[in-house]
Formats: sequence, structure tokens, C-alpha cells
Amino acid sequence: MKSTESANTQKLNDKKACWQLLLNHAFTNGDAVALWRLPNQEIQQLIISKTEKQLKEDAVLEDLSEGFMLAPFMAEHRTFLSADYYFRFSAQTLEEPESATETNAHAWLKQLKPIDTPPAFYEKGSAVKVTSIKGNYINLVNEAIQLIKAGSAEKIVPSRTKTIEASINLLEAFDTLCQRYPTAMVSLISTPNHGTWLGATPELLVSLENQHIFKTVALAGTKAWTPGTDSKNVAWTQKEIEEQALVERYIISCFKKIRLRDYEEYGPKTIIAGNLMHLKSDFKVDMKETNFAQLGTVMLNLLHPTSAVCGMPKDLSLDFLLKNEGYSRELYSGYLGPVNIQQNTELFVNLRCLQWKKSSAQLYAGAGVTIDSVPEREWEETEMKMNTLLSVIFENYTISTR
Ligand SMILES: C=C(O[C@H]1C=CC=C(C(=O)O)[C@@H]1O)C(=O)O
Repeated sequence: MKSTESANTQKLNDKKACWQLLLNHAFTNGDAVALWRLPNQEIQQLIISKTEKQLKEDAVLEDLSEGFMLAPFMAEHRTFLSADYYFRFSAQTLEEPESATETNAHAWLKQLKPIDTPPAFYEKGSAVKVTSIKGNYINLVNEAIQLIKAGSAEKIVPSRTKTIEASINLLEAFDTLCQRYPTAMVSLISTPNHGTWLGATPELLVSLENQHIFKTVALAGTKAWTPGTDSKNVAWTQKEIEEQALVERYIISCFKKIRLRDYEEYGPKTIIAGNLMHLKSDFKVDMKETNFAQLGTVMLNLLHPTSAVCGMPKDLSLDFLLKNEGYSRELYSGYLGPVNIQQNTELFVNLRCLQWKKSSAQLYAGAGVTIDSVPEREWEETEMKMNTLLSVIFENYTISTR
């Protein structure tokens, strides 16, 4: 017992060794794992959960225990990972416990027996890859444009996948994404039911600070960012301005539905998200002043899927995507994030992500199509979005795509 403790004490001073030890034990026991880093924070957080609990449709966000939520694009089957073991890490080491949950987790860690093989992340069966062919995606965008021209929809967000043959070192990739994209929510999730997902998303869906301040954003419009570009001097086209305004109007329509008038709105302004720039407006509500204790739950159900990932009107766009995209989005464009950890909930739309396989990775991206869309440009936009991860992860790899 004593020798295990001293071996582990050394590991605590080495973040990567500590991750290996924890993940190895989690995967050996069939536990689920969520590792994440919130925007503009140094601290990386890790949950190990013994159960992948399916949430009921009427689950109340504000009443959940400390944990991590995962929702696929078709959000009726949401998963909740309770924080059975919770750890925080700085750049190199494990942080000292600050809560009872963390103290328990540290005690558990100290008595774990070393396993010196690399962690075996969960892998899910392969998905269909029809939309990875350029011609298919161009046709899909053209069909969306026809529907919009016929007056049935204002905006639709068709997506596609791309498979890369390579074996990724997930923990290295997670750390590199954290360094390269300080404003993104970076996550690495591995569960028996969902497999393994890595992402660096710029899009907040719902945040609740101290059960008091509700926040969401309207994000749309995409341009390549090159170092040195000043975000204050970026010119956006009419198409991009309208595309983002649609997302804004959608959020406001959700507030109207619940008769909430007292919200603050800032922007839109240009933000840098890795290799890209977007237009973003911020919305904020004081839940105490508006006397709306369950605003998070109510808005989450109304907002998802937003017109940034689905379209406008929502039902018609969803119907179009389910019939025509030709693959299941799974966790791509769903949402994920910590719930009620240290009184805060921060759920993000799962964009700029990949699904990991032992010897390959499946990337996902979509583009907002409006009446002014040019299909070839939408294809290029999805390529740029996939490059957010590819350019970081594969810096030192030879890539072959199919
Ligand atoms: C659907 C995606 O991005 C959304 C978020 C920001 C900008 C978008 C756009 O310009 O089309 C998309 O609405 C994606 O990254 O797969």
C-alpha cells in the first residue's frame, strides 16, 4: 500500500503520467471520462464517471448533481456523467483539492496501482461516409438553396464528414489544442456508448454562473484568419451579416416565447476562433431580477439545435437534414459541457470536432447556406473548419485523406 502511494505521489507531479494512470483505471473499469478546458482558463478539468446516465426529457439542469452533460444533435437521448471522481490540473501538475469531491478523488488516486500501458480509449463502430465526397456535398448545398429559393426556408446548415487515416495521440492533441486555442472550449470525451471525441469549439450554447447569470451567443459567418489580421477591421458581406442576424433573431424569438423582455444584447463583433473568424453577439439575463430560476433548462430546450447548426425555420431544416445528409451526426453539433461544477454550468455546441478511431479519425463540419450561397465556397468553408483541428493535430504527421 505504502509503495503504491509513494509511486503515485510522484505521478501527481507529472500531469501526463497522472492522466495515464487515471484513464487506464477508468477504461479498465468501463467508466466514462470527460477532460476539458474552458475558454480563457488555464485549468484543465477531468471527470471519471461510473455510469452513463440517460437523462429524462424533462430533466431540470439546475437540479442535477455535479457532472458533465453530452447531447447528440438529436438531443432526446442526453447523457449525464456524474462527477464520481473530479480533478483539476494546471499546465504541468495536479492541483490541490478545493472541495470535498476533489479530496475524495485524490484519496482514491493515491491508492491506485500503476498500469504502465497507454490508455485504451473507447471506439465506436464506423459511420457512413457518403458526405465526404465533394460532389455529394455540392448537391446537398444546391438542394438546400432550391428549398430556400422556393421560399420554404431562410437558412439551412448542411454538414459532412471526412476521414483521416492516422493514429492520433489524444492526450498530446488535447494539450496542444488547449495551448493553440485559448478562447475555445477544448474537450476530450470517451465513453462506452459514445466512443471518443476530441474538439475545440467556439460556440457557447448556455452558461449559468452561480445559478444567477444566464448567457448565450449568436455565432455565424466564417472567414479565414491569418496572424496579424486585426479583428476590428474585418469587412463582412451582406450574406454573412444576414446569416448571423438570423441566429440572433432566433434567440430573441425564444426569449419572446417565454415572455422574457429583460435581456442584454451586445454586438455583433468579429471574434477569432483558431484559424477562423466569426461574427458573434452575446446575450445576458439576470435570472434573479427576472425571477426565472429555471431559465437555463427552458432556454436549452428551446435553443437547441440553433440556426447556427440546423437552420431556420427549425423543424423544416431538421427534416431536410435528416432526409438528405445521409449520415448520423451523433455528437457533432449536439452540446456538451460541465454542469453545476463549483456552481457553474457551461454547455457548448460540439463543433470543430472529430470522432477518434484506433487508426483513423472522422471529422465533421457544416456551413450556413442562405439564398446567396455559392456551393463551392460552402465546401471550402467546411474544409477550413476541419482544418481547425487538422492543422494542430497533424503538424507532425503525414496525412492521407479519403
Ligand atoms: C456548423 C458549423 O459552424 C457554425 C458556427 C459558426 C459559423 C457557421 C457558418 O459560418 O456557417 C456555422 O453556423 C461548424 O463548424 O460545423
